[in-house]
Amino acid sequence: MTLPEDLLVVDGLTVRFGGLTALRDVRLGVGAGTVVGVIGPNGAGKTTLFNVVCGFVRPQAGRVLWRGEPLVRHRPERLAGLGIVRTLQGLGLFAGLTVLENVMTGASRHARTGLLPALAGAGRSARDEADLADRARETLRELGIDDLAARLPGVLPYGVRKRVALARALAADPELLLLDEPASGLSAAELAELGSLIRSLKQRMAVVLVEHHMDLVMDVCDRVVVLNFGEVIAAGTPGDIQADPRVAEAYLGDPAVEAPGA
Ligand SMILES: Nc1ncnc2c1ncn2[C@@H]1O[C@H](COP(=O)(O)OP(=O)(O)OP(=O)(O)O)[C@@H](O)[C@H]1O
Repeated sequence: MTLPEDLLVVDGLTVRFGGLTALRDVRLGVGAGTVVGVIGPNGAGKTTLFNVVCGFVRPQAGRVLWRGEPLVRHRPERLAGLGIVRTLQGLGLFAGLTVLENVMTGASRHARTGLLPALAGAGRSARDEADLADRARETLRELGIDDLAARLPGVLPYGVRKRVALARALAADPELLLLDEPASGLSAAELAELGSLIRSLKQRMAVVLVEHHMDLVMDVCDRVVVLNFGEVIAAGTPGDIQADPRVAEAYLGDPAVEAPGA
């Protein structure tokens, strides 16, 4: 379901890879200050949906509207400038940059010169860099990892590196945050912290959460959309989804993945 005031509207998306239909006529809306979960068994089309929103994959049909305007031929590297930021399953941290510098690359959408040119010394503005560092430090503090600012990400445990990747996304101060499996590989304590953090983000941004960890999804999402074989088979509140027999049935074929309400 979509509403006129939705920030992001996915309208009738169809994506085919050769003979395989990865998404078929998918519709959903994301309102400001809401957390929308996108769930479904392996291969359901969740990552493809993110890839279309980000401009990595062009759909065969349908469109994506951002603040009421169609995103046409948009490119992933321009997304942050529009106010949309995505975290990747693979983290994508720069191994040669410190934690602080990695987070500064996220904050750089607010700087007059980009951070990477600035770090390379091209067009550097001392004030820009100081502003970026301040913003990055503030975000690291918010996530409780400011003491790691000078470390290289490679030496840190996986759960902490995930937090650095999240800090980099938050430092961009997006209006829409796309989270791709943020819970994978986290300990129970880290999961609980992630849940509180996502809930607290709603005051400043909308969130779309692709996640297999059902406790987290049901805990933090206002609405949940369920994909199966590229089609939306259910959408509603976490309670609606947990009680929907079509959803339980979809997960029966995928015992590797935790089912909602299991
Ligand atoms: N670039 C591609 N070329 C061909 N097929 C693809 C491509 N990307 C995805 N697919 C196929 O499209 C379908 C949907 O894949 P997608 O990765 O979007 O699913 P998913 O729901 O994210 O799965 P998972 O939970 O395993 O991450 C799958 O059958 C997948 O093999």
